[in-house]
Amino acid sequence: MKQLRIATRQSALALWQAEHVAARLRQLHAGLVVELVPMTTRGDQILDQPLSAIGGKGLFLKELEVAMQEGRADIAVHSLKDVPMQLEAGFALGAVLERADAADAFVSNRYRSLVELPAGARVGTSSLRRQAQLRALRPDLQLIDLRGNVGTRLGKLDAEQYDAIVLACAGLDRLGLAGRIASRLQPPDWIPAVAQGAIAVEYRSGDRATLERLQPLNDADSWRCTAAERAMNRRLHGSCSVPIGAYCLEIEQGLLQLIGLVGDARSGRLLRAEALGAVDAPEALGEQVAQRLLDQGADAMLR
Ligand SMILES: NCc1[nH]cc(CCC(=O)O)c1CC(=O)O
Repeated sequence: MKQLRIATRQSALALWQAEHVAARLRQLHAGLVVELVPMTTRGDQILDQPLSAIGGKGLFLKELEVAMQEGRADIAVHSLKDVPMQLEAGFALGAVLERADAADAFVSNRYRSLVELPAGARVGTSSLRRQAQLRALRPDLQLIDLRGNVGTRLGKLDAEQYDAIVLACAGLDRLGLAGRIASRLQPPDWIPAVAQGAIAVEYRSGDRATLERLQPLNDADSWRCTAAERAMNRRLHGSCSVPIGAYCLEIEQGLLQLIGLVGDARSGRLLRAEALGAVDAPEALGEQVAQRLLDQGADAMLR
């Protein structure tokens, strides 16, 4: 019996994403038995601290990689946003699925957009990137930490601990919660996290049979755009827990545009840079935009 086991976290969003990949694989490969292997990671256990304080890198991956290493799973499905810029030795990305909306969501039960919020309103987010951009646009707001999975965060908003919260549109869309989105915070005015909205599949790098099964899931455009964003972040030594954003788009046939952002969550100072590059060299484009940010003093801002 041909079998493929998918290591996944147990949050509703992670399970949705793993089920989505499982369904695509079953459809592509008749006779392949695809099963989920749900597990808990350190990132799921430590909920009382912002990710930036626990030191970010790979918090949501480790246990899944151990399962692959020990042969309890063949692949792992992740939000690419949570995947470190440098994977652990022995692992690689086999596919990046077609990207969903990369935008952030402004979610509130009372206000329709950021500009409508009254002075001093309480906004929940633990992301330093979101905090920096909120500060830049609305220095008067009270920014309050907010962690936990999507359901937990919405629950805290509904309990009136916050006037509004910011999270990723992709997660809400996937969970059938798009109705909760009051407005979408979009590029170029608002820059999402590197690779936000993209689902990635990780596998053991030597496992050619598995890679062959994954390849039809790959979306070339999403792969290239997220590669450019990740190359920028790698050059800046970033992860998903630092105040860095990026958004890459194929603006015309063969031409990528990458916008990069580095911010300071406390002061709301933002650095922005952008460049155009060929679709066949996304990493070079990422490095070029990183260099432009470094030339403006990004290094000092990130220390
Ligand atoms: N760090 C948590 C995380 N990782 C991926 C998503 C959303 C889905 C995606 O970006 O693909 C979220 C939740 C959020 O930021 O609101």
